[in-house]
Amino acid sequence: MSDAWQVYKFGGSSVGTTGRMPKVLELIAAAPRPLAVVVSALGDTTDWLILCARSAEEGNISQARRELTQVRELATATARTVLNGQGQKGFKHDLDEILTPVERLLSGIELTRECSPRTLDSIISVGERISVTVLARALVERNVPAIPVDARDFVVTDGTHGAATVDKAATAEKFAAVLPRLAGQVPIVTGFIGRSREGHTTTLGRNGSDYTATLVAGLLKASAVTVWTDVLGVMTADPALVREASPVDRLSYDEALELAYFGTRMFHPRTIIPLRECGAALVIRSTTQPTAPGTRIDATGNPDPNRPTCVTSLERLALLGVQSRRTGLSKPLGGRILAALGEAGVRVWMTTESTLGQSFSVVIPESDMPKAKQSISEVLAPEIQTGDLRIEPMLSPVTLVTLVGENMARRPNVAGRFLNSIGAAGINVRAVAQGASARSISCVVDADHTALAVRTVHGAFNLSHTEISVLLLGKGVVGGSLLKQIDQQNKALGREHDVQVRLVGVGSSGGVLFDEHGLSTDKAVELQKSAIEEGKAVKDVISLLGRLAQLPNPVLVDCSAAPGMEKLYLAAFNQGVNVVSANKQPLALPQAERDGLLGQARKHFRAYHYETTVGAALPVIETLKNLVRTGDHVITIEGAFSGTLGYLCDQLAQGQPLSVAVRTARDLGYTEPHPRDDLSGLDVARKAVILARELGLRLDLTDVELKPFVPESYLKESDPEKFMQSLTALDAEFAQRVAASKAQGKLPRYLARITPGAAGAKVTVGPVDVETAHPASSLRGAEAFVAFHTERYKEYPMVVRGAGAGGAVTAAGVLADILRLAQNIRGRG
Ligand SMILES: NC(=O)C1=CN([C@@H]2O[C@H](COP(=O)(O)OP(=O)(O)OC[C@H]3O[C@@H](n4cnc5c(N)ncnc54)[C@H](OP(=O)(O)O)[C@@H]3O)[C@@H](O)[C@H]2O)C=CC1
Ligand SMILES: N[C@@H](CC=O)C(=O)O
Repeated sequence: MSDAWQVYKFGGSSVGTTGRMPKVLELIAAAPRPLAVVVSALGDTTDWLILCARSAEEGNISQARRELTQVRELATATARTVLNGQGQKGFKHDLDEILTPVERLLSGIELTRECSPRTLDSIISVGERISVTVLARALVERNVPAIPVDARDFVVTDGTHGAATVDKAATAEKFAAVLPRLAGQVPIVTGFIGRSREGHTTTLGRNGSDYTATLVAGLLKASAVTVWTDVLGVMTADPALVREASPVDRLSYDEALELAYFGTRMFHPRTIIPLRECGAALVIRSTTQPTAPGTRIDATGNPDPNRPTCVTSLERLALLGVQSRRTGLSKPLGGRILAALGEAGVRVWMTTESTLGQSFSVVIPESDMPKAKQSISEVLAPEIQTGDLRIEPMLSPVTLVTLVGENMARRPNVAGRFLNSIGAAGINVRAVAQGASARSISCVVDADHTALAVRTVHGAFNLSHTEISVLLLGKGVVGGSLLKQIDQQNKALGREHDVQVRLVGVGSSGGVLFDEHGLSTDKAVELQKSAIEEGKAVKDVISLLGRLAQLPNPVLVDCSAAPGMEKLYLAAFNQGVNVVSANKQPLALPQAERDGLLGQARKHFRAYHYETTVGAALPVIETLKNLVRTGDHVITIEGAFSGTLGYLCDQLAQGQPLSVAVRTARDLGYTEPHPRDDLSGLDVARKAVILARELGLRLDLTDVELKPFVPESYLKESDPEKFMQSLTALDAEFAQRVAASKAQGKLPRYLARITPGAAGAKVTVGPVDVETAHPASSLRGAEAFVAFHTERYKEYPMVVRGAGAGGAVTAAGVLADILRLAQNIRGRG
């Protein structure tokens, strides 16, 4: 066992709740030795002491006494839980000794109606003295050799009351005199307080007890300071914003400093700096879960070079910018602005300057906006009057979002990914800064986007899974299979790809059940049904888009065959929502409308993925896009694009009556909701138009030369059931047709052909009897095939072939489209 000192520090939350004190005693008793303990005041004692001083100052002495009674009562209640009768008596005596002078001070304040900073320090210092007294007594009762130590006996400070600065040399000298009486004991030291050279009690300001702990660690050459608190450690993000935030196991001193600057309230920079100097580690652990490892801050930090540590957010800020209208300013802007703000006492959280110094922005607390504007206007008055400089309208409230990581400078594209992920979430970045340390990168976003920005960055850097928030429309053959696949795959997606698909809404023609907290994929369908029955489903899907847009990586997934969905998609793109769709109709709209839709997606940087609209999950569209992008020249695209019609041809060839085959195809989930859309050839025509347009051809559905699979007269029936029944009248005719084809050594197929030409595209869709040598003759079941004849694939066309319809395959294609969103955000699969 090492003989290096350990320092434990217990904050107000650890010692303030009466039930927690026994845990503190246990931790101290079990701690390695030699050990020094630094404690804060019990619970809210310091706040109550400040209040009672203020009440006395206002002349309300009875209120002041009531507040002081709260202090006494908490101390007495705490003593009751950890001291025996004798101990409680002794403690009452100590407490009287500590609080009687306070009562006198309060009377004095009431008389003079003035509480000087020096008097206030004397009053609030009693909080730590009380906690040290009760803790030391309780430890001695448990045979732990503890000794109360008043830090005023060795912590020497200047006379800045409320935020005193420690004189390290004088402190070390005094401590040397105190040290011998600590031998073999566990010193229980008051945090937060010291004494000025003139002998007055002082306090060390925010996080003062942590500072005392690091000071004591330095004086004792301790190997570590453990701060016991009520959280599990430094979290990867504020858990109130990111549910999946988790404790960071290791941080370097420099990362911790960066976090302290950028918003963590867990430690102050001046706590870290002395530790970095003396090499002691800072460990943050939870008194409620003492076996959890917490966060260790030391010189090494996280040995994994690929892992940033945390995303922080500082809220209630304002962005103030000054713009020069002239080139070559005689006096640089930045220095003057910062000096003016410094003089006005305005804290500056971030600055950015344009490359040539023509504009300068600062991020300041929102509450300081008037002060900041006034001071800057004064210092820049001459140039503002001549019109050379202009103060831009201030932007508030804004939030400073910062990603911190020790190894950022050594990794490429951290800034790119940081900004890209925020941009991909549709968030406007107002300003960006990356410091010379390259240990952090910050950006300013509108306050409304705080949670979304923090969650997005958190996910994009693998600090948690990237969440994709899905609103699914359609829970039929494809939508239903999709829900099952999400349910089955989500665990593996999280484990192996750091991605989670979160279902936040399910809809059908009856309306949408929406819950931003997430719906369970196996219960969603039932819940949505009940919501419709109870009149709770939302009919107007557009009204939900704003809520969806606030969630991480929002995507509207259209697994319906409903017409008019383009309006919804446009609204989605406008509001920052991505679209994944198996619905062909919006892509087969008249050319200008279809182009408008894609243009809107591009304009808003939203994704619109629709791979499953041709050939279900077969990689048809992406393959064609790649041919086009790489400059190949397409001569013809030919194929059997319909799984249903492929299936019917195959079944007819095997002797099945048409009407039976159609019903089976529908039961197998191959057909459109109304099989008429397949048998009319419309579905194939839509697919042909979708592909032709990917080639850059301009055409509409009306340009397609279409011969339906069944006679026109059968296609008027709008009821799917009646339509299928009507087909029995065609059974004999189709059986004859097939027999005739076979007699010629051919097989019936339903094919499409797209041929670009100088005079425009020729697109034909219709039944064809194919020779056995034709690639379509070997198709079985719901197989589809698409052959690309191109300049590069002239001799042997590129062929994509496989199941072209069905719930499971199509849903898999839709899920793959959804997951592409995550790949784009994370820059990996
Ligand atoms: N099946 C397949 O093999 C393939 C299908 N597709 C396409 O996928 C889409 C879905 O097909 P599929 O699952 O077979 O069809 P289904 O008929 O099985 O399901 C359609 C679903 O959409 C819902 N719906 C209808 N209107 C709306 C609306 N206005 N808003 C929200 N939901 C609505 C229906 O609800 P309700 O029951 O209330 O009407 C139903 O849940 C179609 O566009 C199809 O072209 C693409 C490739 C392959
Ligand atoms: N009904 C369609 C489904 C896929 O797009 C087909 O049969 O091909």
